Amino acid sequence: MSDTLTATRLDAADREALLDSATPIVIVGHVDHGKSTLIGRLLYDTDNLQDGKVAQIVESSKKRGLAVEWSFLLDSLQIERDQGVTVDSTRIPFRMGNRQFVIVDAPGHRQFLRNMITGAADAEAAVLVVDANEGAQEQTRRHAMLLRLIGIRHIIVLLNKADLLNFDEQKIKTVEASVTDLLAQLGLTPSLFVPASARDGDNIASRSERSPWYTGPILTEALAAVPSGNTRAALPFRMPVQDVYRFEDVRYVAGRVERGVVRVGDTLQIGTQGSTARVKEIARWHAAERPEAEAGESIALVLEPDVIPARGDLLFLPHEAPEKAARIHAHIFWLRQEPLRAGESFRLRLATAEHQVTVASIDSVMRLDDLTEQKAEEVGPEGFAQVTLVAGEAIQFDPFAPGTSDGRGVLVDRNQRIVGGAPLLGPATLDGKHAIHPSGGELDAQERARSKGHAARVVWLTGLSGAGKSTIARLAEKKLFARGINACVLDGDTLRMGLCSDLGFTEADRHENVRRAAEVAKILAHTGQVVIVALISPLAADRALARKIIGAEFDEVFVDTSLGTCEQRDAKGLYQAARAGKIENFTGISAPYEAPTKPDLHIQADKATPEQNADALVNHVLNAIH
Ligand SMILES: Nc1ncnc2c1ncn2[C@@H]1O[C@H](COP(=O)(O)OS(=O)(=O)O)[C@@H](OP(=O)(O)O)[C@H]1O
Ligand SMILES: Nc1ncnc2c1ncn2[C@@H]1O[C@H](COP(=O)(O)OP(=O)(O)O)[C@@H](O)[C@H]1O
Repeated sequence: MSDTLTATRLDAADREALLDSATPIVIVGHVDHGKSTLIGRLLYDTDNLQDGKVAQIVESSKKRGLAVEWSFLLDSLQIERDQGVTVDSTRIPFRMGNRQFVIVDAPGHRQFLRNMITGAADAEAAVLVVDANEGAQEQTRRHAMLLRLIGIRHIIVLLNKADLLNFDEQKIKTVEASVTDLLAQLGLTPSLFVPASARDGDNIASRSERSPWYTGPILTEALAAVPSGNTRAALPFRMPVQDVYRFEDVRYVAGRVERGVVRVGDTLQIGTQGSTARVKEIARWHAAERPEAEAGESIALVLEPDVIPARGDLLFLPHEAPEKAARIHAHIFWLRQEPLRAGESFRLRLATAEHQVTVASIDSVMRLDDLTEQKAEEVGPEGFAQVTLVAGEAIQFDPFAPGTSDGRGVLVDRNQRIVGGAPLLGPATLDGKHAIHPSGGELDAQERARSKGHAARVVWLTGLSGAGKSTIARLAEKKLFARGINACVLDGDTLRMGLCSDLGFTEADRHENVRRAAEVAKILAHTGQVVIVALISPLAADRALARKIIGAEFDEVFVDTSLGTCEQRDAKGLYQAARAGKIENFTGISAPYEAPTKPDLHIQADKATPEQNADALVNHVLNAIH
């Protein structure tokens, strides 16, 4: 088995580590200009297929004087990958000397474009393959646009099939000049032009005798010269939270350091929550302990105090905060067959975060034939445009910068399909002509508070089934109403009759249940109401998500009744059924309940009457809203 294929059989963690240290290279080019041939040739010539059966086929066809169809080689690698041998079908690792590279590739044109805006987003360098005989073609332009869009800094232009021009210096220089012009229109400057024949191996891994006039680096030399330097480590620290989990009573905040360096003892700010915490420990898997971690490393932080960030929260040093904006100017590459129009809403995936965004306006669209920016009502498939995105909440981000993962967003539709790439360029200013203001009308919170005589609030009651959440919520609602306060209750049982009737009690369903309740509570709070949410919401991370969605108006209220008491009450007979194994995942019996460690209000509900408990809640609300 060849090195390449063996490399694909590494276990996931080793493979990740290998890919982490590898320099990603993207190879692009118009169809038939020789991309697959080049990849096959490159793998062979750099001895990355030495023991493989594929290599044997190559050898024997060469011995017999038969031409090797290098692109078949790629197809045979593809077959291996389709059989599910690899974790990721789009990355072909290869080694040159002691340096690791990885070619970012995909089987079809469309997948390729997708990978360009997702998998390849971190590519350091690109090889743009141009048929020297045909010159730049339509896809050459499109791919060059993509290179600009994802900010690849090193572009090596391989003038392939130069043998068809007999490696004639004059003719090759003419093509070179026209490709230079094209790239210049896009603000791209290629680092190098290599006259080559991928099929015959000229100037790929060995210097061609057919182009004595060419003294520049051949392709492998040029690749070896691509800086692998981790320049991201010098930038301000950013770690998007991937996951938060508990292990032996310690909470770990896991993620990949995208930029900068973090050290034990640093004080970090947690996303838009605004809270800060100190780094107590930096944990790693299969790696020696070190008191600091830098860009590219996947780590888990233990924070002090034990705050609970949500997935998607950005961690940073308070004096190096990222941009924060709800209106964002973005470049977009559109993938969906159906054109994009202003007013459409999507989820913007940004590192580990997801935000609901609406395309407020299409500001300009790039015309591919002359590369000029034009006004247009829509963006067609594979089109490029500048747009203004509007989010329901402020998004924290670093504007797009070449060579980093900054600001690289992907738009996904309701079915989680990627419909476009959207590098975020920076906050967009309001100029009055935009169609959509999803931030919820122009009445601000203060105006509403003035007219209602009180501010809005969301009090989020969490506790076991039967703890008394609904009882306390309903009583408090009445009491608040009697005081002229606009209050309403969002109760788990009620929500599950309608809005959440498609959800059960798995962790994922409860997470979704909490998310929906939080989104509804947020809308109601924006109308100025006091919203009392009564939901078991058993997991701390889900409640942290609710806090994140709702923001500063959120209070966590722990309705604390012992499991024994709840089970004794068993008003709905559910505990008995759960004990009898008739209900799965029942909170407190067969599913966890993580009690809040620092609730904003702690009601020891089984130590007082329902009336007294409701009064405690009412007093808390009154303090918060006046
Ligand atoms: N498996 C299981 N676990 C917990 N609860 C269950 C389950 N199956 C049904 N029920 C009934 O559903 C009510 C809880 O719904 P919630 O929406 O509050 O739950 S959660 O926040 O999504 O965990 C809960 O109502 P309350 O007793 O008012 O809390 C139960 O009556
Ligand atoms: N001190 C108390 N506080 C709240 N509820 C109580 C109390 N003592 C008894 N109960 C009863 O316990 C049951 C709690 O049910 P419920 O409010 O539906 O809880 P949850 O919504 O948390 O599942 C109700 O029948 C309620 O009358």
